Amino acid sequence: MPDVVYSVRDVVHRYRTPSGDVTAVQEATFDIPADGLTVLAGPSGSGKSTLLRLLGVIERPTSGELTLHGNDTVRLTERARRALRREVHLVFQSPVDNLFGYLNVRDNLRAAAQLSGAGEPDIGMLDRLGLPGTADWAISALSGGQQQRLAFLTALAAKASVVLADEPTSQLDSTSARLVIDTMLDLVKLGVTVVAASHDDAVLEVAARVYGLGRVGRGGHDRL
Ligand SMILES: Nc1ncnc2c1ncn2[C@@H]1O[C@H](COP(=O)(O)OP(=O)(O)OP(=O)(O)O)[C@@H](O)[C@H]1O
Repeated sequence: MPDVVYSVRDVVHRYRTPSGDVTAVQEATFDIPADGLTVLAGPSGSGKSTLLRLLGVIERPTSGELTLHGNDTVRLTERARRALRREVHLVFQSPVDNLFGYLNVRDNLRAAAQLSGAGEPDIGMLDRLGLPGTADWAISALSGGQQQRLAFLTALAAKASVVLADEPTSQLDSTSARLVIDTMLDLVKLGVTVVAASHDDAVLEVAARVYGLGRVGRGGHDRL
């Protein structure tokens, strides 16, 4: 039985808006084990991004239980939540949002390591994980797929144990998306827990498990 990284029980998340509360996540219950790629799938507005923010210890659920490596993220102090957040690395859908465009490839790895308090990064990972010979390249010299690949490698530089990716292939053509998918699987092999919100069939095909979120209605998600 693989280790449970996240345990999510009856999690509800509501946003307060001037026109009333919006339920973004309705009674979500699932576990995320350490092994294999986990995908959160569902139509626009079904709460995927909100769930990623809850898993990323960025927001607290309105109610329910959510543990990360056994730590109760709902009741922890803000200080303890900040410490836990260091274990998690976020990858957004637009490659330019994931990298410092004014730094070269090597310095992006260094910056990720410094920001998370990790030691000097292993630049050799570029050669081993699909970006050989690019250490001195400007970010603008990489293709979109290569930039997104580097975004995942910055998680290794930061020594994150969990990577949460929001639609990581949605702005890429199928060839570039393949680079990103291979990199997510490389990270999984290296023991990193990777959770992606995605409705890309190519991502769904390689997932070890898919949690489907339906539209949130009065009865909750269609299925989860
Ligand atoms: N900050 C916010 N304030 C108010 N409502 C929000 C906020 N963020 C999201 N919502 C609402 O919560 C619901 C779920 O949104 P969320 O972005 O989590 O879904 P999603 O599945 O990621 O959608 P998409 O694929 O379009 O990004 C939607 O109805 C959305 O309008």
